[in-house]
Amino acid sequence: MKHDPALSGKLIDGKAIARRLTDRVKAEAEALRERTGKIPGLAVVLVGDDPASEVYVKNKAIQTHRAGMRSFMHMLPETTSQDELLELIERLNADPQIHGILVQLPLPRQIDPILVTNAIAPHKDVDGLGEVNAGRLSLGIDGLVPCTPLGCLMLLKETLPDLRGLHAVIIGASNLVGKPMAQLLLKEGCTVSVGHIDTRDPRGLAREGDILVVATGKNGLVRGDWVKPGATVIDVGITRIALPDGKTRLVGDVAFDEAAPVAGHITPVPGGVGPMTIACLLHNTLQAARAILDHASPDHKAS
Ligand SMILES: Nc1nc(=O)c2c([nH]1)NC[C@@H]1CN(c3ccc(C(=O)N[C@@H](CCC(=O)O)C(=O)O)cc3)C=[N+]21
Repeated sequence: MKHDPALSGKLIDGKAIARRLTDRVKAEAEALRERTGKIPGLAVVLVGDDPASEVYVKNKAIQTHRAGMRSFMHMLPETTSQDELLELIERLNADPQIHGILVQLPLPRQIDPILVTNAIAPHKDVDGLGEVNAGRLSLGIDGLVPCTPLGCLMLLKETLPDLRGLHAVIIGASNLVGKPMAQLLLKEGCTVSVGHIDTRDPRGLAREGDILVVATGKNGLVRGDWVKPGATVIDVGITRIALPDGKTRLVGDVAFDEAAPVAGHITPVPGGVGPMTIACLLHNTLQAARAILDHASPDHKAS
């Protein structure tokens, strides 16, 4: 159905939009290198093996190099202790070759994710999940913005001429996506509603959305009758499912075949939000590197 010509004008091509952003980041990283002689460096830390994280890691390494940046991978065993992880983060905070640090979530149960995200130096927190950057976002102050909601916002801006006054409904209230997405859309002038696991009538709420952003991790949750006719639908979900023939396929939180005919515009999975998340990570790494290298404040000089 994704290749149905009737849908071609509706599909939001995250892959193409991500490629354009990555090309811009690459050009700006080159300019930064000419000014300072330094190459932006991103450290990625993966503890244990989560299937969604593996897709991310694979694509991220490729794209980081495409953008002319350095990538430093740290793959730690499932049994890593919290202290060992905190020690690694301290080393990365102090390493002048590294401008961005990302610790993949979820973490094994012996590790407190809040403690870990807050251990990352705020100016290297390219995931924007620490208290400082989350606080800045909620106060409307410039900072590092979480990659997935930032990517969703860019897709919405490419699709809609003006977000002001639109009702944006977000299904999912996570710290990683739903909450920062709400902050970003508020800043754009949307009327924002956030539905979550205890919401009484999520379908009724979703149907109100001129914009519908879905980030629940429950594949196929949003059916065709959850979508307001003409709405712009952003599907953040990404679940790998096994097919009868033994192959696997990535699917979103939205039942695409039902929702696409109703929606005005819709993101596919794969090829929608996923590639934008990676492009925004590179964008954030460039922002972090610039802040450190171009206008090194006393706060940044240690690195
Ligand atoms: N601290 C943290 N921040 C994250 O943003 C984060 C995380 N942890 N943990 C894991 C999830 C997962 N995630 C993905 C990002 C891109 C693709 C992606 O590139 N998707 C392609 C996949 C294409 C394919 O390989 O088939 C697509 O949708 O087109 C997938 C998954 C970020 N996450």
